[in-house]
Amino acid sequence: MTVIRTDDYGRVARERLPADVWDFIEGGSGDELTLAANAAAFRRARLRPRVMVDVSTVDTTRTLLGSRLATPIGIAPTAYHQLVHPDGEVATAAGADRAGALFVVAMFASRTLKDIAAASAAPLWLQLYWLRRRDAIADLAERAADAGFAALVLTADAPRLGRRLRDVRNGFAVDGRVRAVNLDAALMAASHDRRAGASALAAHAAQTFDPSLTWADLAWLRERSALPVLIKGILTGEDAAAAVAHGAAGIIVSNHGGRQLDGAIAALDALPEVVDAVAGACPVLFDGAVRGGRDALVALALGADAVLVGRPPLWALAAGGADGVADLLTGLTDELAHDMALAGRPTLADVDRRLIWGHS
Ligand SMILES: Cc1cc2nc3c(=O)[nH]c(=O)nc-3n(C[C@H](O)[C@H](O)[C@H](O)COP(=O)(O)O)c2cc1C
Ligand SMILES: O=C(O)C(=O)c1ccccc1
Repeated sequence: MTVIRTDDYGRVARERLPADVWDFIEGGSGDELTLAANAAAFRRARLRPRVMVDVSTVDTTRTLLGSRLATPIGIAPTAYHQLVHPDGEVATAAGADRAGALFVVAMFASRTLKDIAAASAAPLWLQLYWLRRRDAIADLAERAADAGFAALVLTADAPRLGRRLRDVRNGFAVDGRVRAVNLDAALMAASHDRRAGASALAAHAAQTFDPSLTWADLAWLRERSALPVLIKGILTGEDAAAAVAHGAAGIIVSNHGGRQLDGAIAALDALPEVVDAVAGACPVLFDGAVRGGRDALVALALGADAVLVGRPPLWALAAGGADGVADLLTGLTDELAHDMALAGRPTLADVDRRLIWGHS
């Protein structure tokens, strides 16, 4: 199979991975309505290209929270990269580094923050879930700062895990050899216990995630870490305004790749109202069904400062390790630059709502 676009990595990965791991990655919650809506929203978007613009050079560089990136396309946090490649997040980081891309490392990463940081000179951020064990969060935030991570991302859309029926049917549990090594063993005990007709991840999350998280807790985290804190999982203007009011350093518009509330609106449909509510007060990032340069262009035009891809880096990691991840990200960035040229938008500053038909 010749890999020429993002979905090709998915086909290779599907052939290589155990069926239950593939289902864990691909699956959404419930009837997968939101998973489908994320992709459908991009398929509906139509562009208004401008002509007679000098596009002999196209610039995709972007500065985010003070860090300069070669591309506005980064990697969303996803747990347990060793499920798909023995080098796990270290290879992902090396791939992101080669592409000059942001990598948001998951709290449930399977390699240590130190080893991941050693593999990349590009910016790394650390994603956190709100755990009942508050000391584990504070400890991890401190180790992230020590390892040179540039920001924290608090995932706000997971007071409990969505009901992912594929995982329930498969009785899915993460292989015991793949561990969330940045969390202590007591916290992770029982997280690998396989039970027919149940998702071990959902059972573990029910025990360890703290569903009482509110805006007041953001202050607690901000007091304990000097790192900027972004909030991931925002889908409304109301919550975007609240995030800004409570000192969030950024917002990630996301429905968790259709894995949390099934029936939630497509992430792309939520983007304009969030951008309007934020009104430039902080960066707005986006994730959900970005699969090509055109998708990135559409989200950037609707006001995202950067976009993240979740499943594609896992496919690319499974298919080709660090090289696969680097090729995925440079390929997506090349597609973005190509479409910027054809749309008559040579810089990201030229990419605005007027590019999207019906939004101008
Ligand atoms: C296998 C998998 C694991 C994920 N793990 C996490 C996680 O640990 N923390 C988190 O905030 N989001 C997690 N997500 C959600 C992603 O960060 C992101 O929101 C989503 O995948 C973006 O959609 P996309 O896959 O369509 O690009 C995960 C998603 C997948 C597919
Ligand atoms: O967040 C997720 O989507 C996810 O699958 C997960 C589940 C448990 C722990 C970490 C991530």
